Amino acid sequence: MTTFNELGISNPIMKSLERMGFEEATPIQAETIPLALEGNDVIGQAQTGTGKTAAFGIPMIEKIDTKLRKVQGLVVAPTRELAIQVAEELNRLGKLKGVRSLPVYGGQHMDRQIRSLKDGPHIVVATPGRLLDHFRRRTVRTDTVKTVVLDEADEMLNMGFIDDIREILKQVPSERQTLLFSATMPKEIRDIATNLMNSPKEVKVKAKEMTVENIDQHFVEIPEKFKFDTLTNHLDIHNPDLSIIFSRTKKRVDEITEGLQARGFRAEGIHGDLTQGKRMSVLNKFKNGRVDVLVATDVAARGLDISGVTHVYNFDIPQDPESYVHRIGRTGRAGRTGEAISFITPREMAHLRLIEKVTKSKMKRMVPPTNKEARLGQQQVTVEKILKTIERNDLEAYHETANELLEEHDSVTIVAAALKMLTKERRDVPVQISSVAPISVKKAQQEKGRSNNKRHYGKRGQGGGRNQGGNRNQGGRNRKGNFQKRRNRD
Ligand SMILES: Nc1ncnc2c1ncn2[C@@H]1O[C@H](COP(=O)(O)OP(=O)(O)OP(=O)(O)O)[C@@H](O)[C@H]1O
Ligand SMILES: [Mg+2]
Repeated sequence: MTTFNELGISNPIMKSLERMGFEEATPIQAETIPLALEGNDVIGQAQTGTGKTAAFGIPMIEKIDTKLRKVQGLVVAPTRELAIQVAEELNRLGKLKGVRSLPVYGGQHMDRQIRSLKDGPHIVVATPGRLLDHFRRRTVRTDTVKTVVLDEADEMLNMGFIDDIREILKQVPSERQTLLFSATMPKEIRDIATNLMNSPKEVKVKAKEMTVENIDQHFVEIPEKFKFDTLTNHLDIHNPDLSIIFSRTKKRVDEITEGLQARGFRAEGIHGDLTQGKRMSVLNKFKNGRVDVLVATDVAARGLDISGVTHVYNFDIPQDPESYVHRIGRTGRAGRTGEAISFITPREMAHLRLIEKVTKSKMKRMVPPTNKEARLGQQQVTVEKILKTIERNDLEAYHETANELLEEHDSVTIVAAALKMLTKERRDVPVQISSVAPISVKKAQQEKGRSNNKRHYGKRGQGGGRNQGGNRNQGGRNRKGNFQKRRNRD
């Protein structure tokens, strides 16, 4: 156990940490903060939800000279929502020192952004494309930048973003400090990263598995056409607080969302084709519980920290093991527990084994629940509500009416009626989701494992819009697809 005090953190930041309720440093924070404070370049790898934001945020904020109202730190993140979230966390950490961070991303009005930049933020948190736009317009000046952070570094160094990242680093003074963080760092990507840095120190928090231990991982083997009914049965039985359903394509995200709404769930979808305003409003509704089920492409897989997500469903199994790690990592954060349930069609079983091998984790088989189990599951939710009400022990005012009812009907009938009234009505409307081809694993890939398979990455970068949920089997492997991916994502 390491206290923040032992890490040599200054007073104002210590006070902010106290306000935020951080009592001790997480392992990645304990290991990387001192190295970064000494001025080293750092590659930091630790599981999802273990506090990497503060691990790079604290040393970056320590280095800021608040008297200088110029950009001194840049954080680059792969999605707009993540840029906003990271800027919020940095603002909390830097508040008492007076360090201000500004998120800057595509889809936001340029004029308004330029005005905010004129206010002189110390740190700019940006998506790559928009940051380069500001470099070109000279609305973000790079000459005073001392620290550059690549959050979700492996994602951004994938082919789709690498040119932007190289360009960003080229424009920042070479004596800068560069910090790279992610929960996953495949060797090929780490090699690229090392070339962009100055003798980086590598910190990899030791863990048996790439995934977090406190996430219970399950899979359900299920033909494509039964996935949707299985999903709603699951939701009825498990009754998650908040859940995220990941699907492979934008079209399927829309269809699943509509289907869930038709069956009475408070669901909304998020993917790269929505306007920025819509993306933000969906996410905000989900954060404050007005939406319980978020249906998403991989655009929501990386970095998002939403408390109360108890279940992650892979409606479609992801192509990459890394993507699996990040998707399920939206639950089980900061020491909490979570459930991950992946739907696998029979032809995708080999792919499941590959994911297990790479992530060194095991998914337990789960039998698809029947409609009857789902019905009973829903009633169980009501039973729990009733039991809680009994526990509160304040039912005196209802006794007289209850006794009158009992004189006319037997108790089972009365309780059954109450259960019926209080239980969410199952709406068994038929829902059709258009099918996609199963993900196939090339034999060679299975045999070699993923660890030394370079081709995989070459292919990934050229695919059309992975994080938009584009079907990669059909994704255009051309420069246009590549461009499409970048433009959509920043
Ligand atoms: N030392 C700490 N004590 C308590 N909570 C912490 C601490 N550090 C971070 N947290 C909280 O833990 C949560 C997860 O942190 P964060 O989002 O930085 O994780 P991450 O490692 O970046 O995950 P991901 O790989 O998914 O991006 C956040 O809500 C954060 O505020
Ligand atoms: Mg993170």
